[in-house]
Amino acid sequence: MSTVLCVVCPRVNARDHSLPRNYCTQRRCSSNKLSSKPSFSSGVSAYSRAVANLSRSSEERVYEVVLKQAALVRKHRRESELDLKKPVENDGTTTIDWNRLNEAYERCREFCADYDNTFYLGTCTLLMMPELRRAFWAIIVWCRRTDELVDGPNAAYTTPKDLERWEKRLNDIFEGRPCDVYDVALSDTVSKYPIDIQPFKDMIEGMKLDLTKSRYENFDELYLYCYNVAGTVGLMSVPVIGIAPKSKASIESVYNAAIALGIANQLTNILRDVGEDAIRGRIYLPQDELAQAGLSDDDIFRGKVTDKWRSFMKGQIKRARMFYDEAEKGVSELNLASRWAVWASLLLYRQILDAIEANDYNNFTKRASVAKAKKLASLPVAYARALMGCSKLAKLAKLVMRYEPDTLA
Ligand SMILES: CC(C)=CCC/C(C)=C/CC/C(C)=C/CC/C(C)=C/[C@@H]1[C@@H](COP(=O)(O)OP(=O)(O)O)[C@]1(C)CC/C=C(\C)CC/C=C(\C)CCC=C(C)C
Ligand SMILES: [Mn+2]
Repeated sequence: MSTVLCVVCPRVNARDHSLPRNYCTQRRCSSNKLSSKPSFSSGVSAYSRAVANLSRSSEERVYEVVLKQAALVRKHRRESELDLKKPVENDGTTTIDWNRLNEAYERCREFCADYDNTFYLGTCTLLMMPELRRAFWAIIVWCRRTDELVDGPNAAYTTPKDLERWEKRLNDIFEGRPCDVYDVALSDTVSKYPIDIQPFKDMIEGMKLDLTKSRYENFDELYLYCYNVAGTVGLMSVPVIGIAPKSKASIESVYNAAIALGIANQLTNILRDVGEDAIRGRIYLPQDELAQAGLSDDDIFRGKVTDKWRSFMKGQIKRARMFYDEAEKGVSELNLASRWAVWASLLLYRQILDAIEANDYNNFTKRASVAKAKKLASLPVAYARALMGCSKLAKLAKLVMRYEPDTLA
């Protein structure tokens, strides 16, 4: 059987890549042109829409969101072109309280700085232009607050009703009725950039899953969860970053790559945190793949690294890397000014997979982490990749990253 590689999606034939099944759906052809999609919208009853929803793969459902976001970006581009020709004068009826807005963004920056994990603050603050970094602070804060509802200290008291309220509040943010100072910043951000509300709603949906679901039957289910809690971050980010004016890629392919980066990050999180999650009774790894590998939930709760576990983990890491590879294709299509930050985050996060390997796949009791020196060494590499795309320098940079002083000594 020959390998058919889809340009926007590297998940290929199961036999060639030891994946549970072929995730590339018919709608994506190998020429990077997107074939027409089945329509579930006009003239279809709510019932048949619900049935259709059930029969669609997670990937198809996610792709609908990509199409919606791409349409919004196109509309925004058309409107900006018109604005260029005929600037709209401020008629004096709109008053913006700049002090309040600056204060709101500053509070978002502080929130990010106070938060335990300064990774995203670092990447966005150090490597991005001031206007963009403000937008990212606002988005990061909203994502973190959403995650806190199901993962924070009061998570045990969070009910689906609370998440519904959170969603209502999200609608208010998009309609220009912010509730608190952090919402003010996000409300401003979403009014400036062509960001659709759907990814935010989808993230809330993902957090709902964490309240109700602790097992994933197969990769299709896990894919949807990863899209919800992390792929959505890619959809929120690209409208702020922007696509390079010279890019020839379709908007959809860039958004697919952005989703892939979120999914790769989340798969990495899941593989790193197997032990911690098991303590909380959560197993994100696909049940059918565990069974195929001769493993059960009990093996995970026991937490013993066996050859079966190593071999299972190798497959999982391989798949996560494929998502990083898919994401890489999109980075060079982004506006140059933000590529460094995106490359940095991609390279830094991907190294956690190397750390799991270096721990001999013990992700039960050892937390995989990347040494500070290695993190710092990634920054010039990311810079080179941002400037050079896939050139010889990038290959050299890759070699430098593999350089392990200990093994050479
Ligand atoms: C074309 C192309 C490749 C474009 C790049 C688009 C882009 C910048 C994508 C960003 C992808 C990204 C960084 C996703 C974050 C994924 C993630 C780790 C999500 C976490 C979810 C829940 O996980 P969990 O509970 O298991 O983890 P914790 O232990 O709690 O950490 C999240 C926690 C959701 C919350 C997400 C954030 C706080 C991160 C938000 C980050 C941004 C908006 C900035 C991203 C931008 C750059 C440049 C890195
Ligand atoms: Mn969390």
